[in-house]
Amino acid sequence: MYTPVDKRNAISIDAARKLIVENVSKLTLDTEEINVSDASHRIIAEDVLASHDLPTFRRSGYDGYAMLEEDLHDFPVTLKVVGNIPAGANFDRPLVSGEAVRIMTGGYVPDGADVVVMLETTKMLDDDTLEVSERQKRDNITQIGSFFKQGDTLLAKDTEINPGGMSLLASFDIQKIKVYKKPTIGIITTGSELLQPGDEIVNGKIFNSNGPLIKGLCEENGAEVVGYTQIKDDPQLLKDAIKDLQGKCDVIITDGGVSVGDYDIIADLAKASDKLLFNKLEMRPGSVTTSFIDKGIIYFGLSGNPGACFTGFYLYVEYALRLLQKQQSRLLECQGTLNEEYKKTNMYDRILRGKFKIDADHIEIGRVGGDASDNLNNLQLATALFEIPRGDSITPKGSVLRTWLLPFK
Ligand SMILES: Nc1nc2c(c(=O)[nH]1)N[C@H]1C(S)=C(S)[C@@H](COP(=O)(O)OP(=O)(O)OC[C@H]3O[C@@H](n4cnc5c(N)ncnc54)[C@H](O)[C@@H]3O)O[C@H]1N2
Ligand code: MOO
Repeated sequence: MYTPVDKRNAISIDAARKLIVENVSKLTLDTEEINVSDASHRIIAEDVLASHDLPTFRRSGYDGYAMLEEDLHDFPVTLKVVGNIPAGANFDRPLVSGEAVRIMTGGYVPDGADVVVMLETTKMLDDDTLEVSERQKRDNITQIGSFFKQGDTLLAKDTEINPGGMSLLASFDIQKIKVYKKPTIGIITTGSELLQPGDEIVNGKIFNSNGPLIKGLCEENGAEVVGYTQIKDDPQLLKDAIKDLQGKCDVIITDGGVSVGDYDIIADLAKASDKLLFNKLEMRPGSVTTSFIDKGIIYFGLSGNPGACFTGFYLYVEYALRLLQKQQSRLLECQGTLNEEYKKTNMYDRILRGKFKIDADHIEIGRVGGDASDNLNNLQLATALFEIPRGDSITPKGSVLRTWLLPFK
């Protein structure tokens, strides 16, 4: 018979997250080179520098005429139109005093020209004679290197690249980029009560809902799930499943079997690990959420109760996965105003799954679905988590509570 780890030291949410920061920040991911076109939301592993100035030529900001500033006095001024520069065209000689050239937005401003006059403030007197009636406030020319100088940092190491960054790289014709490899994840869901998809429903058995939840959340957070297994409550099966994942995973997540039952062996593994981060939290649900680091692999033991599994993932696994990728958590921590009284009290801080609404000057939060940790009726609907502080008093409507707005919801 399994003997549970006798004493667990419960720590606060913040203390647990601090331990994650201290220990996960030391770990690094390998790098790889990929096409920029595949790089959305990947993390850049080196500074990317400008290979040249941008723009590379002086560009017109408007449709109009390019000319010499020195000609613009004693209005109206007449100038000879000596050419047309549509977007993409070159002009092979410098412009001289008395000349103007028709130019399009983004067009190449010829040498010698130092102002572009907007089309609206000009008039053609005949086929090649232009009349300009007023001075422009600005030169309307985008100068060489005014966006980036050669050697400027385009994207700094550890930046999460987004379509804006991809467009920036495209503007320098950078096609390949060095990024961190995606964190590799192994997921093991445990429980002799778990059916396989398609099985018949029988008393005592349930379908595995946490597996898809954890897998989806890992993928949402830039990780690659390289192992996904469901096993019965059997210490040997769990040991074998973990061994199988050890060579190929940065993070191993088990689900279920972390409390004090006869088969709860994650606690044992945690105790024998290089660094136990926590195996008891001052929060509900998910008080038994466990995390440890062993031989460079981060382990999480999430609770089997779906609500606890959901909460544990967002508060700890998401945090660690983002840190491993040198990024901040995507959960937005803020203060929410409770929209109705909450009566239950608890010796630990209680994290409720809820919904938020942004009002003019505050964020309103309220419950959605059930609050029991085995109730999964709100996992789709919840857009926020919020904290009911521990203690004996009920939490009145209007209380301002610590809230986390959930990403991708
Ligand atoms: N004597 C005690 N019993 C329990 C304690 C305790 O302190 N002393 N803690 C309770 C709390 S709180 C929680 S949370 C759970 C944690 O349980 P485990 O994480 O060890 O998970 P299991 O016992 O394996 O399962 C709990 C519950 O979740 C269901 N489950 C498991 N896996 C899945 C899955 N993949 N998909 C959907 N549902 C799943 C399972 O059937 C159980 O109903 O322990 C309490 N007990
Ligand atoms: O800590 Mo358990 O997750 O409350 O149900």
